[in-house]
Amino acid sequence: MSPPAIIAPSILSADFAELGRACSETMAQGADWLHVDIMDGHFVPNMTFGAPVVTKVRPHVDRPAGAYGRGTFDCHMMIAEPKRWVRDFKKAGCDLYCFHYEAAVSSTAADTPEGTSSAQTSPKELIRFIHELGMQAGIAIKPKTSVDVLWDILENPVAEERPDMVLVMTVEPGFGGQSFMASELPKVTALRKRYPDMHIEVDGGLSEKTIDQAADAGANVIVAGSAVFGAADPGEVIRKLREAVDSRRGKL
Ligand SMILES: O=C(CO)[C@H](O)[C@H](O)COP(=O)(O)O
Repeated sequence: MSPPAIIAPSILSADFAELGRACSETMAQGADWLHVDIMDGHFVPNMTFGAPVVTKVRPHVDRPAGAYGRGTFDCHMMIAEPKRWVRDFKKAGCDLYCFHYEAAVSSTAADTPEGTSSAQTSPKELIRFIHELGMQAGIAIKPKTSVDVLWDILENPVAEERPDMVLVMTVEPGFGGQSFMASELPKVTALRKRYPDMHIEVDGGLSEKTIDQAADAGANVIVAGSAVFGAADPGEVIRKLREAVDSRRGKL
């Protein structure tokens, strides 16, 4: 059976001037995790914030110990140098460090005269490093990236080098409020077929209108920014998203 629904409101759509309060309110409204979008203006054409802000926001969320517990800080690292920031985000209170496959394998860093820089790392090495620091590891793919790049990483016999979650982007990363790309769902279906127990996250354009398609494909971790933070009753939206996913459990 697929894992239960995890609803992770994206704080990208929250009022940044009131971020701590927005996080604690969202948790009180029924969120499971908080999805924290970190953008560097290089990997994506937008910037948000870094580890110092996460450090300040973290105490506003009551978090019981244990992986994937309520209040997990699910940090979606839309950054060009994912290896560089692992330690800082661990210190800041990140629980799940989800990096982009495309950033990890980017060859630009290796093209420098000095050779390999700290920016370059293999996904397997990066996952191991994240695990060594005591965080869960996620790997994300953009819409233009084939799901086929993940099989080798997921089938690694070395457990420490396997991700705990795959994030399938259902918009081009960079901005909230974009339209859901149903064209990405076959990736979710293929992942769920091979990995019935794995956390599969979808991010971008998720709402009451699009959740059924994502749930049918097998996604269980649902990121929603504008649909939750823009709602008159965010708790009701969270409840409906959860119900859509949990009603498919055992039927996929
Ligand atoms: O990663 C993201 C953008 O890159 C956001 O998490 C995502 O777009 C959520 O916003 P919305 O639910 O409004 O689409």
